[in-house]
Order: sequence, then C-alpha cells, then structure tokens
Amino acid sequence: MCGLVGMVGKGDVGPDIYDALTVLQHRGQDAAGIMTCRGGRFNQRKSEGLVRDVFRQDHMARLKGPIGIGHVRYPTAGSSGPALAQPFYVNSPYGIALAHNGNLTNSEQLARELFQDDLRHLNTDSDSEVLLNVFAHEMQTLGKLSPGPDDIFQAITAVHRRCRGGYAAVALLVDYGVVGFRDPFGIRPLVIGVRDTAAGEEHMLASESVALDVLGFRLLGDVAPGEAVFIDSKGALHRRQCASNPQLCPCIFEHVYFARPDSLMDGISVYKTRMRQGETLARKILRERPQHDIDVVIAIPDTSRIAGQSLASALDIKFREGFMKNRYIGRTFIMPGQSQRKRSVRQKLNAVPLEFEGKNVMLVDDSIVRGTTCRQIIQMARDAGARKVYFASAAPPVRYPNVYGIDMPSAEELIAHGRTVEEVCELIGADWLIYQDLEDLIECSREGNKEAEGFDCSVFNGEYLTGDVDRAYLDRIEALRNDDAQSLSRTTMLAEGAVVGLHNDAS
Ligand SMILES: O=P(O)(O)OC[C@H]1O[C@H](OP(=O)(O)OP(=O)(O)O)[C@H](O)[C@@H]1O
Ligand SMILES: NC(=O)CC[C@H](N)C(=O)O
Ligand SMILES: [Mg+2]
Repeated sequence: MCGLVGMVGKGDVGPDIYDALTVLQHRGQDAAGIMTCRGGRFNQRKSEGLVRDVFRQDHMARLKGPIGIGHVRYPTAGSSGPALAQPFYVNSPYGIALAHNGNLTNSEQLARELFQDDLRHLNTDSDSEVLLNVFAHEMQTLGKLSPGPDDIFQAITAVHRRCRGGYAAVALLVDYGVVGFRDPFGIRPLVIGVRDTAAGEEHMLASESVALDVLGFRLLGDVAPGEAVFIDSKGALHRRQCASNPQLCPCIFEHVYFARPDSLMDGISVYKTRMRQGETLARKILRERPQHDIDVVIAIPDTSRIAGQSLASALDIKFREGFMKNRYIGRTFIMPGQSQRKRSVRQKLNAVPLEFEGKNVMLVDDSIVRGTTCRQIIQMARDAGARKVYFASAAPPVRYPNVYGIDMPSAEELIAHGRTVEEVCELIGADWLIYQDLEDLIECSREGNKEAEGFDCSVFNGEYLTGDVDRAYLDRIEALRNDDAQSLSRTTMLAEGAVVGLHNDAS
C-alpha cells in the first residue's frame, strides 16, 4: 500500500514532496524515492528505508526543478531492495518516470507482451515497471514530438484497456508535466489539491488528503475511478474520464487500517468511519451478550484507538490506555517477514498493569490478519493480571488473499482462513472473540458516501472485482510471495547480488 505524491509548482518541489512523503510514511516503510525535472534533466534519489533515512541534505540539494513525483514503498510484487524503489524511469519516449500504488493482476502477461510485441526491456520483477512501460509504449505509439493533454489521455485509455488490478499512479513527463490516474474501480486512492502562491497556482496529487492538508493545499477532490489528470508544466489542470465503464468501489481496508484517520477518501472521512465501526460493533456485543461483564475497554495502539473509544462510549464503559506504544517502532503489519513482525509487537507495545489487574478487559483492534499482534497482546494482558480477556475486531475475519496492493498473498498465513470464529478464539487464547459483520462494516463506509457503487471487500468475502482472479492465479502468487518464499528470495538476492538499479545513484 504505497504512498504517492506528484507536484507541479512554481519553485523547486523537492522539499514539499519530501514533506508530503513523511506524512504518507504509514503507507510504506520499505523504500522511498523522489524524482524531479528541470531543463530537460531528471534528478533522482531513491533507496531502501524510511523517508528520513533515504534523503540527506546533499540529496535534497540535487532534487531541483518545479515538477516532480515521490513514492514510499510497501512491496506487493517483486523483491525488495534499492533497485525496486520507485519512481521507475524509461528514457523513451521523451523520458518518463512513474510511481505506483497497487498491484497489477495481469503483470506476467503484460511483461511477456512488452518483451515480445513492444520490444521493451524490463530490468526487475516489479509490476510497477510493467505499468510504466505499458504507458510509455502507448505514448510512443502515438508518435508525437510534443505530446498534449489529448495524447496523454489517449495513452491512459489504452493503459486501462491493457492493465488489470488495482492501480493509482503518478507519472512525470520530462518538462511537460505530471499525470495522475486511477484504475476503473478506484480501488486505490488518489486526490488532488491546489495552493495559491504569489507566482500562481501550484497543484499536488497525493494518495491521501492529509498530505495536502499539511502542505497547505486545498483539496479539490478525488481523481475519479478511471479518470486521468494532467497538470502541465505551466500549471494548467486538464482532466478526462479515460475508462469505458468506471465504478467507484474503493478498497474498504483503507478505512479499516491503511489510511490515516484524518484523511478524506472518495468523500469518506476515515475518522468518522472508524467511529461508526466502534458503534456498530458495540451494538453487536450487546446483541450477543446483553449481560456482559466487561469492566474496561482497551484499544491496541495505534489504528484501533478511534473505534475502541467509540465502542466504549456506546457501551458506556470506561476506555483506558492500557498499552503504551514505543513511538520509534513503525507499523508491524507492513514489515517484511514474520519474525521481524513478531519481534516488533513486543518492542512496540507494553502493558500498564494497573489497567488490567483483576479486571475483565475487552481489547479492541481494527483487524486480525495473521494474528501476530493479538496473540501476543492477549498474553501480555494476562501477564499484567487480567481476569478475563475478551477481544473485539472492528473488521470481519480476514479469510482471503489480497491481490490489489496489500501484501496478503497467502491464505494459509491468515489466521481466520478456513477457521470458525471459535477456532480463532481458541488459537489466539481469548476468553471471547467478536468480529464486526461485513454488512455493518460496509454500511459504516457507505454512510460517508452514498454514491459509492460498492467496496472492494475481497479479503473478507473472496470476491475479486476485476473478474480475472482465478484459483490458478491465487496459487501462483501464494507460491511466489508467501513468507518462506520471500525470505528465501531475500537470501538468494544477498548471495547472488540484487537486481541492478540502472538509474540509481551510488550513495
Ligand atoms: O493480525 P496481525 O497480522 O498482527 O495484523 C493486524 C494488526 O496489524 C496492524 O497494526 P500495526 O502495528 O501494523 O499498525 P498500527 O500501529 O497502525 O496499529 C493492525 O492495526 C493490527 O493491530
Ligand atoms: N503496495 C503497493 O502499492 C506496491 C506497489 C508495487 N506493486 C510494488 O510492489 O512496488
Ligand atoms: Mg495495530
């Protein structure tokens, strides 16, 4: 679930893109990159690590130019390593760089076509490099010396025809401007904002509106599903619908976990949605156990705090901060490798015994995915002296893989896959486990935007909107990307040398 930024400004955009990426850090902790353009030349810095570690002052000094794009990565395809950090770049036509959030489900077939029919070379196994090359090929086919908005929109129309899956992207065309587009279902988010300066208007595209807020941009709205926007280098905004049958069906897991609560996505306030999730879950608790004996509600920092507070207030029970979070440890779910995730939960969270001793506690989390967090947390609650430990998940059981940009490729790694709620409850060691119902979760999101045609709920119901995800595909990504396969590929990469970052700087 990567984070994207694109900007067309009046001065150097590097520092603003850097700041926006720090605001989107929660969407990807593996790698970061910025590409800017001035006078027909690209300037780039990308590498593994958090934004604050990737860019030093000397890198920033080189990121000159009034147009640029940036990316924070959480891998869902291909290996990790500096060469897979984004943006990706192709020199022909014009010089184009692209950053992508999402996952293409027909990336292997497209890679074959790009090689055999379009005579293009791919240097990595990243689906984002595929997306860039499809776009570049479609621009090339038009054969224009200086492309205008119509040409760009025509190329994006062809991209939608060829690509399947979830994708939001920002692309930088040398000296021409910045393009942003979103897949025809709007699975992955993208917003656009404007800022007035003495020199004229500046525009920013970003995965989440919170980046615009912090940088002083006014939210113009979302890029619509299937729509493309082009901000030319003079700052003029052009936009067009480029998909034949667009429908708004955004990923509901953004509302559950990924997005920052202060973001507005497709008109939906993530904060209000999480408040509603707590309220509906409280109603279910009262339906299932009207005579419950919960003494205190404790949320598991960070993401579940909003749902936890509203759940407690709807039940009229005390809400307490029973776990303290080490602010220097990042999000554990998006870390690569199960052993790192497991270690991090304990480094990140510690119990305040006073809130547990002799009490029946209801722990609340936004979701249970692999069960890494809740298993350890329940044990910590018991060690801290809790009498009974109940567990509530603001999302329904996660039972199916995600193929649209969240790294959950392996059903076998999901604790609720093929298990009943009672079996999960036993496995995590809770005295009672209660999950949100899917209809309620959908209602919590729909309340924010009644126009949404639906939501991508595939991790909960196994229904894949793009219609191209079959058993064979799921088996393939499971084999390629389960935890063991990924750690083996990391070891092989270290032994044999990583993919060469063709356009990466040395330090
Ligand atoms: O069942 P699991 O596989 O453990 O995954 C679910 C947990 O992971 C996430 O927390 P994370 O630490 O990533 O981020 P947060 O601080 O934003 O809650 C999420 O909020 C759950 O707590
Ligand atoms: N999480 C994402 O959006 C990942 C983007 C892309 N598929 C990658 O692996 O780099
Ligand atoms: Mg969490």
